[in-house]
Amino acid sequence: MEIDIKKAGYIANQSSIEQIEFSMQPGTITGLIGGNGAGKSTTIQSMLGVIPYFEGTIAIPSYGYVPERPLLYEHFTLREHLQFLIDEFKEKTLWDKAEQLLTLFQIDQRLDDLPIYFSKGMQQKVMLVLAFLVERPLYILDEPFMGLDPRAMRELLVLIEERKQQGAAFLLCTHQLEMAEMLCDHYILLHEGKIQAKGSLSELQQMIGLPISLLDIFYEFQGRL
Ligand SMILES: Nc1ncnc2c1ncn2[C@@H]1O[C@H](COP(=O)(O)OP(=O)(O)OP(=O)(O)O)[C@@H](O)[C@H]1O
Repeated sequence: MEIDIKKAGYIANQSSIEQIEFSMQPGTITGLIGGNGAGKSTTIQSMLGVIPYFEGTIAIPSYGYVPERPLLYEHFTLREHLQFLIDEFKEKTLWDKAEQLLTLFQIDQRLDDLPIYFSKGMQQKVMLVLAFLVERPLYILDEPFMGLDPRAMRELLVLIEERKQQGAAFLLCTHQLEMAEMLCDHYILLHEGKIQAKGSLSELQQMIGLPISLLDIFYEFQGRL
């Protein structure tokens, strides 16, 4: 899974990000880290193929995606959201899988309600159920913990670990650096649309010359600017 973004942006010929190159391996979690406006979402949008201006190559398999903000159909119930996805795959077992995930995230009693009227955390749970319904080689998670209660957070961590053990790769974009440090095998640190540093925690610590946390590494890099 190779990402090689030469230039990408929202306006023709104006790049928000440049020279973002990294690869992801099966069974590993890559953390995409950076301050507001650093280019994390633009990187993800480039990978999804929806950025208006793009130069480079993206080689990724089919993926599950949790967007930064829940994307829901206004007039679709939770059941209809799931049915829409299940119809695409024509796998009978997917409804059983959906029931398991709905129960896991405690939204199994809301199948006939409209998710646009759900609470923020419940909408996030809907996005997670949709993203994890089909087993994929890659999951792209943009701020997946946003709004989740502690129980749902724990269930999501277990789910990520299970899929990782089965060989899935993850790209995890988050500002929760303690969580990222607990989960990720590698990190891409972005600043002003470019890669500032990349590597494992110990590689980043070696760059700084101190055995410090990911949060402190982030501050160190910010301080050097
Ligand atoms: N829809 C858009 N139209 C034009 N420019 C945009 C748009 N979205 C983002 N940008 C610009 O692209 C740059 C990178 O933004 P991006 O959303 O990728 O940052 P981010 O790292 O995801 O930030 P955050 O942590 O705040 O979500 C910023 O300069 C921003 O102003």
